[in-house]
Amino acid sequence: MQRTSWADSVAEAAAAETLAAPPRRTRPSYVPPHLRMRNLPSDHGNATPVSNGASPAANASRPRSRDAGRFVRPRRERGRPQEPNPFQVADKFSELSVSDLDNGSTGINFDAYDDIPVETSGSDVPPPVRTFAEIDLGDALNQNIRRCKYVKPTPVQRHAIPISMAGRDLMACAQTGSGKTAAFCFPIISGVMKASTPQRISTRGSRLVCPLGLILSPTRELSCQIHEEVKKFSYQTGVKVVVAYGGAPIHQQVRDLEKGVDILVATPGRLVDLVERARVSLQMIKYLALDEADRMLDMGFEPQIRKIVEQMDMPKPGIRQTMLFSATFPAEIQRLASDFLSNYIFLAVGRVGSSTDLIHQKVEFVQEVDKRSHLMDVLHYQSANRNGKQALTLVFVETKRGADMLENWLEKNGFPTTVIHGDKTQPEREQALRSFKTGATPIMVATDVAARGLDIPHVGHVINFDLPKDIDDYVHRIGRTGRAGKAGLATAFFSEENQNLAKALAELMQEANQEVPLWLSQYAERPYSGGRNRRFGGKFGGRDYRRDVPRGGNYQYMDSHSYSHHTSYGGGYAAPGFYPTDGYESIVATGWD
Ligand SMILES: Nc1ncnc2c1ncn2[C@@H]1O[C@H](COP(=O)(O)OP(=O)(O)OP(=O)(O)O)[C@@H](O)[C@H]1O
Repeated sequence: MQRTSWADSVAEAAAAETLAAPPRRTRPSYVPPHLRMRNLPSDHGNATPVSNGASPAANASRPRSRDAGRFVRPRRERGRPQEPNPFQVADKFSELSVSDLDNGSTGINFDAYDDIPVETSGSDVPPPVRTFAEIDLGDALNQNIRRCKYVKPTPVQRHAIPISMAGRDLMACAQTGSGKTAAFCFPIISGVMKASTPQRISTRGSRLVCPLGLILSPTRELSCQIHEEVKKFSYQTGVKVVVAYGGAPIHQQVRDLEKGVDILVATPGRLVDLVERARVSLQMIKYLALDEADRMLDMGFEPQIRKIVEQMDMPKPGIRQTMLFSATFPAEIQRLASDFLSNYIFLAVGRVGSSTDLIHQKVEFVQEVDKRSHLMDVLHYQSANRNGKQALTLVFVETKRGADMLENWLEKNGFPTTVIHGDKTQPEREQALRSFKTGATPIMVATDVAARGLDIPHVGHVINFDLPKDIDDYVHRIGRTGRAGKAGLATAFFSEENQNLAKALAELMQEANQEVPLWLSQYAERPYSGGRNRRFGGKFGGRDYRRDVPRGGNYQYMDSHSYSHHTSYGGGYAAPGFYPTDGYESIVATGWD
């Protein structure tokens, strides 16, 4: 199989480097991640060596560094400050008590995801697991999973982690807030922990770093968030993770890279810059993950992604392992994405591109001129029903200018508000997010820059002041609430200008068992009401586009598993004292039986 050639080429490169250049005293020798932490105290003060997750036999057969087995602190670690505890850092955002910010739900409830349709397709699909213990992730990673308080894997994790751990390429589609980040991070961290290859190449005096794992995401904030997550998952594993994104000084990022990097989290533009400045080489990349993959391959980003993946020095599909994740995957994007994959498995958890039933969706008809006063009513009503407190509320608008104007207006009317969009400086963007997360300004007005991936605890309400043009953007926007098994509320202001979205919106709401207003159904029946031109319609059956390639086409469809049965679970959610809600019946299924 081709995959061995990656290992071979790496081993050859390492051997060639050793032969060509005698070890220099000044440069510390490479220490693989699993050996780096051996003498460092754990956060409980124990100096217990942490297992790398590989079997003892695998460890015995692996080439060892000169320090291996001597059980001394690797030279490169000498004098370095102790690794900060990312779990303590994370706590600094919890300045407000949960009761102040609670969105009315009862906390993490991943049981809500248990009855969810799952479909996999592709050849020889590895079976799902029920628990993290069934996966060979290694003691250190398992300990971090416990520190994160992840008791059991979410459905996407149950299916995606074994697939990736088996070395397979993957295109995975699962609902917003359902734990996709960990689903691609755990296999990468585990793979890096088991690796023992050098990652630095010296060229003309400058240090070129060669990460093993690369995680690309479309926005700076999302890259930072993923970086924080990877730091938590890889705490005390010896795996080094660095983030690189635009809008921040590149020199600091270069310095961070020079301290060593196993996993690089980056936005595409900054990565291209670093590669062109010969600071980063992609030649050792073994794991490539694209988060929000459909966005990354959409018109805006596709040329940059092609450049990174196809025109730089990254190993080819089949040699590297590629994982694409999103909550939405339009057919034409799947087609494009398949260029980057080799014999991949398609995984759909929940209806592809659908929203989760945990989000109570409301659509209200509001004329453009009335939107501000209607927003005011909604916000007043909301705080009145929460003893004067405002739930964290994210308000999406179409333009940057519109965002600034609405923020000003809300502030003037006594609502502490912040704003985030692409024309703000990076420090302003970071400050806005901080002030929203901590509840200092419980309302944040945003453009689509905040639509995808951001995991902000306690967002109770998403308001689409301006609806987006594309239904997939709507799915991501409302997905900023109703995360991790919690309930949430999404309100959309629909005006005459949104007629093109009517059909897709009505279908989406119906699929998510939401009440579709009669007037919206009537709009949806009009000939110009748009529809799911970018999506696969219908109930669960969002599907692998390879199924639709006619016989004799490029793809041989090998296997497909879908699981479905009828059951019901109560659902629906009303923001505290806000909107009434009923239980509902839904067609759901589990991936177990
Ligand atoms: N197994 C688990 N148990 C408990 N919480 C989890 C688990 N997996 C993930 N989470 C939490 O669920 C939340 C949502 O996860 P994540 O941000 O990965 O969702 P996502 O599917 O990537 O969403 P989006 O599509 O919006 O990017 C996070 O706060 C994460 O810490």
